[in-house]
Amino acid sequence: MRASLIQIAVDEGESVESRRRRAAALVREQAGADLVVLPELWTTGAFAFDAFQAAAETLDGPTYEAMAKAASDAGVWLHAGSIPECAPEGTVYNTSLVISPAGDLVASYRKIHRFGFDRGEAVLMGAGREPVTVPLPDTTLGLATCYDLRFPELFRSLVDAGAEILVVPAGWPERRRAHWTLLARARAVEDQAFVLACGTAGAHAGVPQAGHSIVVDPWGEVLAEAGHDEEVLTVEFDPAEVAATRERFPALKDRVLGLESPRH
Ligand SMILES: NC(=O)CCC(=O)C(=O)O
Repeated sequence: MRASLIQIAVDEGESVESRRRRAAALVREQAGADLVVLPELWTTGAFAFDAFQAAAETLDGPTYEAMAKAASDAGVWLHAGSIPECAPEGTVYNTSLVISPAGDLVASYRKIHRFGFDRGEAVLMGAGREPVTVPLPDTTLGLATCYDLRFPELFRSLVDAGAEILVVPAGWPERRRAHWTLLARARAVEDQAFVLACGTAGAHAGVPQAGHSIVVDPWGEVLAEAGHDEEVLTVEFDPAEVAATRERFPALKDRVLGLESPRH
């Protein structure tokens, strides 16, 4: 499988429309890849809280339209990152879209763990409730978004549902870059799965972004890592390595579920 992670720059000086056009062009340039991934909230920026409401769109809105056309022109599976989704009842969610090479929306995932504690996304957006996996022709994707990376139980539920490639679009800040790399590797090792984690470059709302999109194999080895600036990170790997790793080192089979409560 050939995957391209588009670490697009999200800077305040550029309009949403301009970035959408650039993202579509970058997706088209990935013709020949099997899977293309964009980051979290790349239309507005993950920390541009003031922009979420105005930029919120429906699942069939302008970002889906532009990305569906780009995916079908390039003939790729596209994880189009996430958008501020305006749901029919008016709640805004941080929602990821997966689009087939025919341009169909095959899955959407509303971010479950909202970042910000008592501000930002945590108060402005609704929380998703449903983990989502996406079957591709030869493997299965498990979807998570940015702050979700800190919650291993979500990833275990994706693995239990058959996920072999954990795709994590993000808008991760530079000041916690060490956590990003560590957590991406931890999720890959403990779940014996590929992790494709695609962040943004640039700076918005006073928050410099980490970049450093990363692809980790089921043994925890880093297959590729981007730098700090806008970049397309391309990597080739064999999804069959997941089954081979789980067979060779069957730690997942040793899980003990339903533990009793700790004794005091
Ligand atoms: N957009 C996010 O979810 C940011 C997460 C983050 O900064 C962190 O977990 O640290």
